[in-house]
Amino acid sequence: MKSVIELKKINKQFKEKQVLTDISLNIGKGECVALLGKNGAGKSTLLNIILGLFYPTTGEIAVNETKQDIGFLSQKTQFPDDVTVQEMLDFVSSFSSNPLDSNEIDTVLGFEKNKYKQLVYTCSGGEQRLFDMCLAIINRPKLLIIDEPTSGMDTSTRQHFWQLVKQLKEAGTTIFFTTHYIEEVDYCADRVILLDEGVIQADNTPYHLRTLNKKKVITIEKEIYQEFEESLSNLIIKNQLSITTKNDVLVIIFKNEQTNEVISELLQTGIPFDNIEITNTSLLETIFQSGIDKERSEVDASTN
Ligand SMILES: Nc1ncnc2c1ncn2[C@@H]1O[C@H](COP(=O)(O)OP(=O)(O)OP(=O)(O)O)[C@@H](O)[C@H]1O
Repeated sequence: MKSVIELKKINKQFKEKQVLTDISLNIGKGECVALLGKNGAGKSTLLNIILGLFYPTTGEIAVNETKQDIGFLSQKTQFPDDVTVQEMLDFVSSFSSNPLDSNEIDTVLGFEKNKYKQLVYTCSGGEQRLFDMCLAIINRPKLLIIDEPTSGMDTSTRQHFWQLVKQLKEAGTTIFFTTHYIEEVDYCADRVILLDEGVIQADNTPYHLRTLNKKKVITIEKEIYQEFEESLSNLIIKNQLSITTKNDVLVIIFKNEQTNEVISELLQTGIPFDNIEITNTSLLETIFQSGIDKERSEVDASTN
């Protein structure tokens, strides 16, 4: 497969801070690759380096598409406050030799006719995000780089958005994206790259990543736990299980290999199984959880 992006031993420092360390990766033509990592892992920095917006401190980059064939949706959507939707579309289209036509734009945006006369900044956050995506693909890019594309979109806009990405993928577009939503990886990524503190920790299919670091999570209401505290404490200490409390529930986490032993001992405590929940977790879920927590704290901050 011909490589569209080739990175060799990319390092990036901001002053003394090492943000990316020895990043080497290839993205092939037509691949759809998700880049995941906790806040501050270096995802946007890596995208900016690929786009030529930041220089790496050391390392080699090759992007085998011309600038005209690259589309980019940045993490933050920002528009001037005196431009209408139509004016912005006309302006951005004027840089392309074969821009999307008005029917194609209608399909991407799903806006009513009146919306085109509206000032862009007065559109809702989700509409602006979708509009920003429309501008990113107006030149029919062969390589599309999108950074947390669906933040601020409601569920139906998000579904519409990924349907659009799926169509672009089917048409052969190479796509590299970051996200904090696990279902978005499942929806269209062929490959997932996990970045942790600027280092690639895994680069594999979503299915394979779900098998890494598999754990079981038992959630028990505190009241029930208190009733069976003695036998549950013995079980936890004996098997060296990790335990945390969250609101009104107690969460016990253990390795997948311990499942049979822990469950059979749990049965012996006499705890009613209809009062507890047992779920699976993996490295992929752990990474996503940090993203979800970030989004929650942003929502909390904006509503306080
Ligand atoms: N221009 C800059 N100058 C100095 N430090 C920077 C700059 N850009 C990014 N950083 C730092 O680099 C680190 C990685 O930031 P980056 O934005 O790449 O992370 P991220 O993985 O995209 O995070 P998030 O998921 O929160 O968007 C952070 O510690 C950030 O503060």
